[in-house]
Amino acid sequence: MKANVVPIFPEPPPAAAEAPSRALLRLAGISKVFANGTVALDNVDLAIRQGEFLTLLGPSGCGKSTLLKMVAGLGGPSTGMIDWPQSSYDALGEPERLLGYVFQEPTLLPWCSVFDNVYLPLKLAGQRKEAVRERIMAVLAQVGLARFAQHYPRELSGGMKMRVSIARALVTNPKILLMDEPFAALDEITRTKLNNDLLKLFAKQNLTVIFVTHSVYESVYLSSRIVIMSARPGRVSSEIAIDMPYPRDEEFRTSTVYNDYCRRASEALHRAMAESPAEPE
Ligand SMILES: Nc1ncnc2c1ncn2[C@@H]1O[C@H](COP(=O)(O)OP(=O)(O)OP(=O)(O)O)[C@@H](O)[C@H]1O
Repeated sequence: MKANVVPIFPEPPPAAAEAPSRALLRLAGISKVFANGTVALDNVDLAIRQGEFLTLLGPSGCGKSTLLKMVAGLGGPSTGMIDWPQSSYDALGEPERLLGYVFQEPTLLPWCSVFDNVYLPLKLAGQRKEAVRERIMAVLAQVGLARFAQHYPRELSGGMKMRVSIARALVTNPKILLMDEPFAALDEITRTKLNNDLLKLFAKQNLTVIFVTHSVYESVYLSSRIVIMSARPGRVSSEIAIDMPYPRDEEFRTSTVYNDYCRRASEALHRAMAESPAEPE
């Protein structure tokens, strides 16, 4: 085996409900000051437990993307500590993160088929295509795109492209799936459908998700916990646990309890916005 070959990723255990509540990731006293003096994050404490669907909700500029990038190792904190209690560390002190990242744009390679786009992270990890063909087809089936494996991105709708992006993030069986406003650019019908399908994957694959959104409704529907942030500087303003079981469906979406949670989240967001000075012109 080549020294830099990443081993075949193990299958995740079934049944999200059985996942133990152990912290996968801890952020302690995290601050981030950019070179131009912008304080993007100020003294943020956050722990993410296995099996959680955690959503960061907050006004523009409260540091949601900065936080997500930091978790992904794209830029370190100015002060504070990021700890991966369940991961091994390499000789340079870098944790084994095992993350999947889904951005607002699907960021697919236009000259590659759906199959090859999903193969990309495995290819970069040194896997031969033939060895992972079944795995790629399985993950495409999970997002409902098995029939489209040989199609090219230009032949897909916006929702289908986002499904490819999710498949590409899931194909490595990440410990944490990071999703930065993945459905913001989609129409409401497609967004609702993808919300439902994401929840099915979440339950079936025992995922742990950190999700960023501006939508109160989306955050309540999806999350087991919402962290509401305020801006300038970015801080945790409050938290709401959505203490409702999965699977969730239209019955939950149209229930009084969902409406009550939406009202609470909306009020918490308004408080966070009141704490945030206006954005500079
Ligand atoms: N590379 C950078 N250099 C300087 N300032 C930055 C940089 N990246 C982000 N910022 C600033 O840090 C703050 C937080 O930005 P960030 O993009 O994390 O916020 P956000 O909550 O994700 O915003 P949005 O919801 O609009 O995407 C903002 O004031 C932003 O202008």
